[in-house]
Amino acid sequence: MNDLPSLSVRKLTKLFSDPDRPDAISVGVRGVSFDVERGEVVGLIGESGCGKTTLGRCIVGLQSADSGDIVVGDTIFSALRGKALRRFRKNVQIVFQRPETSLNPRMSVYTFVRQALRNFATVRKGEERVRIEALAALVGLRPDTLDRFPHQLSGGERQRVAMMRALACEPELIVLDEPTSALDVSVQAQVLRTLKDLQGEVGASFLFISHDVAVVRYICSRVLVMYLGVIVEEGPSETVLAHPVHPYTQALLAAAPRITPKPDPGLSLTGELVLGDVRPHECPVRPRCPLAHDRCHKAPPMADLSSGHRAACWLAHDSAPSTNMTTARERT
Ligand SMILES: Nc1ncnc2c1ncn2[C@@H]1O[C@H](COP(=O)(O)OP(=O)(O)OP(=O)(O)O)[C@@H](O)[C@H]1O
Repeated sequence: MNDLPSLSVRKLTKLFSDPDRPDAISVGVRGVSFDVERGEVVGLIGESGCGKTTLGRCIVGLQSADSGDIVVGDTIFSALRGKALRRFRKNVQIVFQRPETSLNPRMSVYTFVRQALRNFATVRKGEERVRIEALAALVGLRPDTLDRFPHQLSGGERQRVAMMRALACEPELIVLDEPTSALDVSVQAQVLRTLKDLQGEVGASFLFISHDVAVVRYICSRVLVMYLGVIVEEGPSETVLAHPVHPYTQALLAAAPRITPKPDPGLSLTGELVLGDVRPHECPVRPRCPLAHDRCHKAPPMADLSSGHRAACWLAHDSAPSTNMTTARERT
């Protein structure tokens, strides 16, 4: 059991069709597979609308997938009922971009977090106060914050409360969906530092959804790059973010804001993220890729490049030591 990944996502698909464009292929998540190992912090990046939130919501069970499996530890989500489903819900928590959507305006911080402890019976009643104070300290909240209500808290404090509640459930995995992007820059840095400190202190794995490459570089040891519902590149953060192989990742990084100007402006994609222009069996990036070639009409398999670095691009295959013959949408 302990050697199993915290999370395995297997061929997960969740599609939304556009009623205005019935002939276009649907948007959402298309056959995504990946693992998050125990204690690992994995980033999920990609342009707005590429399916990051849909994937996160399917993983925590807020959205039902059309097909595929979510496996947490040794438990397959699609097969759960009753007590097992309850255990799953305890084990997989989510922190949203806007914490006010999950806090209860009528509950003090203390009552709100205590509710999570009681829901999942993680500690005995007599130990609740000690546990809640310890959780407050863990996320960097002063003890007096526990008696306040959400409207009496700053945005950063609210986000820390949301993290506190997630941690109170002692989860296996926490999905953090753009947890700092609604905060002021200075508060963002403080909350990110707390998140980084938490990594060594709690056993949970994190799936960190973001469109901010700098944040992912700081927080995550591994990164998944998503485009139009498909993972197009994945690997250790320092490798993927310093030496991206897929033209989409290169363009995404070239477009990321930087403090110092780049000597080389890098690759850029043409047009906008539009699914209607993509045929189901071709490379999803082809219509916008400046390096597109005839062979891109067939979706490229993932190429294994080096220790966990993989890219779904024919160009990557030209330089890859070996070829994995499954496509990005079909990996198991
Ligand atoms: N409930 C829904 N009904 C119809 N379409 C949806 C629904 N939820 C998401 N979509 C569509 O699915 C696609 C992926 O959306 P999603 O929110 O997952 O992307 P995202 O990468 O998280 O974007 P952002 O960074 O802007 O949050 C988008 O085109 C979106 O419009």
